[in-house]
Amino acid sequence: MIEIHLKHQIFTSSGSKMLEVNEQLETGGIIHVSGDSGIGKTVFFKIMAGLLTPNFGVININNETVLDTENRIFLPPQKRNTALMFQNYALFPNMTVRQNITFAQKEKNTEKIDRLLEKFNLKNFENVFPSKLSGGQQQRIALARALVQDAEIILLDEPLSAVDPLMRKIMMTEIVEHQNNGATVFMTNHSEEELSAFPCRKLMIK
Ligand SMILES: Nc1ncnc2c1ncn2[C@@H]1O[C@H](COP(=O)(O)OP(=O)(O)OP(=O)(O)O)[C@@H](O)[C@H]1O
Repeated sequence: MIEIHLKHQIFTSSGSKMLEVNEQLETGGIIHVSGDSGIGKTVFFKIMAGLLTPNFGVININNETVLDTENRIFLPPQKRNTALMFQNYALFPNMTVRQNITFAQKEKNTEKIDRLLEKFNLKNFENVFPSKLSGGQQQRIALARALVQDAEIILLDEPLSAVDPLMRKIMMTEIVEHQNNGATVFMTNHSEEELSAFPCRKLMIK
């Protein structure tokens, strides 16, 4: 079970608003995080990953409290079993494609990296630096880097937005495979229709 209670004041160009999330979710499966542009979906992901401390928050994952602001519990990102794929990819510019992916793996498993490089059509670029690659190729590296960690919570911020329909399918299949293996995937995706083909639950941010 995943329990989330958050309140965080966000500041936008048109003023401030309170981001509020109160959810109790069964673990496993895909959760489609939706809401208007600028509503705070990325902020929500950063709080879940431990990169941002909210004004108030309790996050409990399978009976482990990773955040409880009132009781001063703040598990840092590296101690949470959570992987985050950033909307802007945030790849390490001084590392090759393979190094970017390898870096994220706590227990090194070359086979798994090779499999993802193959699947996402990155094998020919494994020794290239990200700046030499297109947006779509960079997005594939960022997804591979998030999935290779085998985290129990996987947070994907627009993971498919820059790739062609065939690659979207391949990437979505890989995401589904990870939830089949027990992970809980929170993802944003502008196309509702695309996700409707999969058994997704919804988390609406208002
Ligand atoms: N640490 C922070 N504290 C408070 N407000 C923040 C913080 N970081 C970002 N914001 C503000 O939160 C607002 C929501 O941004 P966010 O990127 O989370 O929206 P979003 O729902 O992901 O939008 P989009 O769908 O366009 O990507 C932005 O106006 C941003 O300025």
